[in-house]
Amino acid sequence: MPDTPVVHVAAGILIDHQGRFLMASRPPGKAYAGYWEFPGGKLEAGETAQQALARELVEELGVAINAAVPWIVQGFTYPHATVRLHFFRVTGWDGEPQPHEGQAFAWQQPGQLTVSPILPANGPILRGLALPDQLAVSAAGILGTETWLARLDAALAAGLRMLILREPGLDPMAYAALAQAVLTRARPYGCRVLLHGAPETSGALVTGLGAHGLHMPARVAAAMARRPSGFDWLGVSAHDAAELAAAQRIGADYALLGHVAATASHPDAPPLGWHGFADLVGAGWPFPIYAIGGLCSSDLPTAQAHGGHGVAALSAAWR
Ligand SMILES: Nc1nc2c([nH]c(=O)n2[C@H]2C[C@H](O)[C@@H](COP(=O)(O)OP(=O)(O)OP(=O)(O)O)O2)c(=O)[nH]1
Repeated sequence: MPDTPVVHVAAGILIDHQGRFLMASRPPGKAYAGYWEFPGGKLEAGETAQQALARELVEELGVAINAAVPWIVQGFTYPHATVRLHFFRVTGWDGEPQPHEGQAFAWQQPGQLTVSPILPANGPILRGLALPDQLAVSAAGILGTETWLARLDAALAAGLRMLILREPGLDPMAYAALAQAVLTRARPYGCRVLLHGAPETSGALVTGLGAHGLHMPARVAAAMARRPSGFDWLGVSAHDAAELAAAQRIGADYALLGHVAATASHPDAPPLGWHGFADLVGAGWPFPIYAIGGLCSSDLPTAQAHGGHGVAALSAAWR
């Protein structure tokens, strides 16, 4: 059977100052008319995805983009076409969006969608939008549990919304007790807590404590054929293209990619640098990718300019 040609599409997620994003209904006459999508359309010959995005947003909404970063790339096969969707997060534009093609508009809050149906390829996109642009990896083993818990309280009060509890130095009993303490602190703030490890060793604890998901080391994901069941959120660490491919194969919701800068936690391996990070991310993955390794919140714009969803911090999260 001949390969179906792939149609490349650029789509823009306009994000306003309240963190809401714009969805539009597909106009009558198009495939999936009435379904909700992100504004955009097919690349024309010779166009880059970013150029197509700029043109489509002028045509469909009458806005001129002035701040957009590449984000998720999602492949999908519809009955009418096989598409490769290049999503951008758009945070700056001139003009007020107008429905030039008779679309309906809806500004939506991440995780609280009020419109339906959504184009079938967009499910992972909406999940990705519900992930914060900064997350932290725990440091109880480095700082001592009491000190770290006090810093966690401060970080939660300052807005931390996602935490990976990675404590390789703790025995299972101590880890479970710490996880319980962390969840009790984090819940009132709506901060997601993902436990760390393999499904066989940490999965029962995730379920038992009602944690929000599991974050797996690269080697664990690499040995899996499919997504382990029972986890709302599933994350994977990755250091290269093969490990990102493993994250894709098992349907991970996000990946951490690093280390980007030199870091005390991995003194032997050379850092990727921002160019190495951008090269790996630029291959296009259907999940958000956080930059990790020697980074802090002030690195966020750089991470996003290089195709990252955000920044994951270890030491810097607890200063
Ligand atoms: N614009 C957009 N298209 C999406 C999204 N999700 C998704 O699966 N698609 C698919 C639907 C279509 O098969 C394809 C986009 O094609 P389109 O028909 O909207 O493109 P276009 O505006 O250039 O259309 P046309 O001029 O050829 O009618 O990508 C999305 O969020 N936004």
